[in-house]
Parts: sequence; C-alpha cells; structure tokens
Amino acid sequence: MLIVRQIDDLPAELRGGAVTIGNFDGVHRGHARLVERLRMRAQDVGGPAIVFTFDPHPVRLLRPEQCPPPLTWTERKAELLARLGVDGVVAYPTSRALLGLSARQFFDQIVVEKLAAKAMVEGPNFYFGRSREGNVSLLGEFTAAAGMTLDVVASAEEQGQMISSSRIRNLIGDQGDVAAAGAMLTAPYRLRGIVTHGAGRGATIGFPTANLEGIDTLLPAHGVYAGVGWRGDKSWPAAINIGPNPTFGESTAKLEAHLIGCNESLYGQPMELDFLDRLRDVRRFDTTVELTDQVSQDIASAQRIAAQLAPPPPFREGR
Ligand SMILES: Cc1cc2nc3c(=O)[nH]c(=O)nc-3n(C[C@H](O)[C@H](O)[C@H](O)COP(=O)(O)O)c2cc1C
Ligand SMILES: Nc1ncnc2c1ncn2[C@@H]1O[C@H](COP(=O)(O)OP(=O)(O)OP(=O)(O)O)[C@@H](O)[C@H]1O
Repeated sequence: MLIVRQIDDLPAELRGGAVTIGNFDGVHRGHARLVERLRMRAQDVGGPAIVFTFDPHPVRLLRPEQCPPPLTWTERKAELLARLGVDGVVAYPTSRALLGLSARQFFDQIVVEKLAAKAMVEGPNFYFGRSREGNVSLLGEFTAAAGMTLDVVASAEEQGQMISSSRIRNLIGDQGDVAAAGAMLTAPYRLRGIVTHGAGRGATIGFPTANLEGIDTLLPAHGVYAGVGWRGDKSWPAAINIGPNPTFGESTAKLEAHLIGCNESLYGQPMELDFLDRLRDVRRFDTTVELTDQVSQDIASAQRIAAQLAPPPPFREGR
C-alpha cells in the first residue's frame, strides 16, 4: 500500500485505476462498503484501488473554529484503508487553491489529468468542488462524458440512521459511547500520545498509570474506559481514566491508563490506546481505599472486555 502526499508526479502504479474521493475520517463501515465496490471496479479496469483524501479536513481551513478534532491521524487512516484492500492513498495537502476549484475544474484537473481515473465510486452524500457545488448526479454526467463508470453505493446504516464520521465523533466526544462508535467503525477507536509523568501517586496506591499528552485526535468524553494499550506490536489490556482526580482535589483533566501486567518503563515513549467500552463516570471517593477498591473492579472489567474484544494486531506495511 502506498501513501502519497502530492499528485504532480504520481507513480504510474497509482494512475489509471478506480478512485473514490472524500475525508474518510475514522474509516467507518460506510467507507468499507465503498472500498469493497472500489476494489471490484479496480479489478474490472485492471488498475489500482485509490482513495483520494484531504489532509487536513477542508473545514480546518475554511472554518477552523467549527472544526472538531479528527478521529484519525493520516497514517492511521491509511493503515485502516490498507486493511480493507486499498492499493494507494493520496493524502492531498488541502489548500485554498484546491478548495477554490469549481466542480468541473476539480474533475478535469484532479480526477482526469492527475489520477487518470477509469472508474469512480462514491456514496449518495458526496459533494465536490467549490462550496460543495457538485453532487453525484453532476459527477454522473462528468464521468459518462469522460468514458468512465460511476458507482453510487447505498448508504450503510446503523439503527436506521446513516453512518457518518460526524455521528461517530458526537458519540465519542459528547457521550463517550466508544462501544456504539466501535460498532460503526472498522476497528476500535484509537488515539495516540506520548507518555509523561503524573503526580507519581498511582504506583504508591497500587496502580501505576501512564499519563498521555500530545493527543492529536478526538478525546473521548470524561469517564473510565476499558481498552488496550499498544507500544509497537506489544499490547496490554488497559483501564483508562479521562478527567480530573477529584478524590485528590485535582481539577485539571488528564488522560491516564493503567496497562494491566505491564512493568516496562514507558516514559517519553509513544503509545496508542484502543477504546472498547465506557465503564462509569469519574467521581470523588471519600477515601483512597474506596478509590483503589473501585479501580480494582475497573481493572477486572477492562481485562474481561479486552479479552472478549481482542483487536487485530497493528498493520505493518508489506504484510
Ligand atoms: C481506571 C482508573 C479509574 C480512576 N477513577 C478515578 C475516579 O473515579 N476518581 C478519581 O478521583 N480518580 C480516579 N482515577 C485517577 C487516580 O486518582 C489517579 O490515577 C491517581 O491519583 C494517580 O495519579 P498520577 O498518575 O498523577 O500519579 C482513576 C484512575 C484509573 C487508572
Ligand atoms: N454510511 C455511508 N454509506 C456509504 N457511503 C458513505 C457513507 N458515509 C460516507 N460515505 C461516502 O464515503 C465517501 C467519503 O465520505 P466522507 O468521509 O467525506 O463522509 P462522512 O463519513 O459522511 O463524513 P462527515 O460526517 O464528516 O461528512 C463519500 O463518497 C461518501 O458519500
């Protein structure tokens, strides 16, 4: 799987294939349905299956104050798309020039000239070109005139409602419902950060925690979660706390994870965390003993949930 960040000298193996365009944030089941069709069409035309995506999300440039943190960083998105069988991801650096192209210009300059696409696949809610002026019906006219095929796949739904990245962002960020989000994603919700020092209290009360900073994607709502911590290929079940430490009078929110059975020094290391389920609200306990009793139960729950929902191993290129 190839990931490229420009299209001026696109490698020949990424030209002349089937193309889908969009943000693909999170890589949800709707995206997976689309990629399934994309692979079929790529096979029909004897070319690669290509996802053209924008980095960053166009809204970050157009209305930064309204832009929520993304669900995935670019390499993670590419890794999830590769697992679905995509041959190449174009993570195009979003610019005002690109967003200013009309639908016609975008199609001619990007789809025809640069990607030399022979087939396109999109969902029904696809828009393209300046101010989202082009829809799938216009794209149908453009592709037909250019001798390409266009497949518009039916929406993937969950509980009668269309799956979308925005819906998943709301579930995770507002409600902390990572289980419902996970049911719509193609892999459990994952974030990454760097392990830093906390107050150093955790180890003294029986559960050391890795405090994570530098998180560049959406933070789930405050709460205690069951998950899995990853360092490279190694993983541990994790009990995760997002929020303040009211038992100790600390009101600053942080993210900390107790990695069950891990006795490695993690400080300064990058770490990834999968979120599987939300266990409870963060609350104040009257005594440290009551807190540690509750955290012991959280750890047991996290271990059980992680064992049931073991995620696939991390993707490595060339696998
Ligand atoms: C699974 C888990 C659940 C936690 N739940 C709470 C909680 O409900 N209330 C609270 O005050 N602190 C909670 N904590 C945070 C502890 O207070 C914190 O880990 C401890 O004070 C150590 O902090 P330190 O890493 O800064 O040393 C929780 C921590 C973990 C790992
Ligand atoms: N539930 C779905 N079923 C089928 N196709 C979908 C679904 N959701 C999005 N698509 C299609 O996937 C492509 C990429 O969509 P994109 O990621 O930009 O949209 P989205 O998931 O609706 O995100 P957002 O909520 O941020 O608008 C588009 O062709 C879109 O129509």
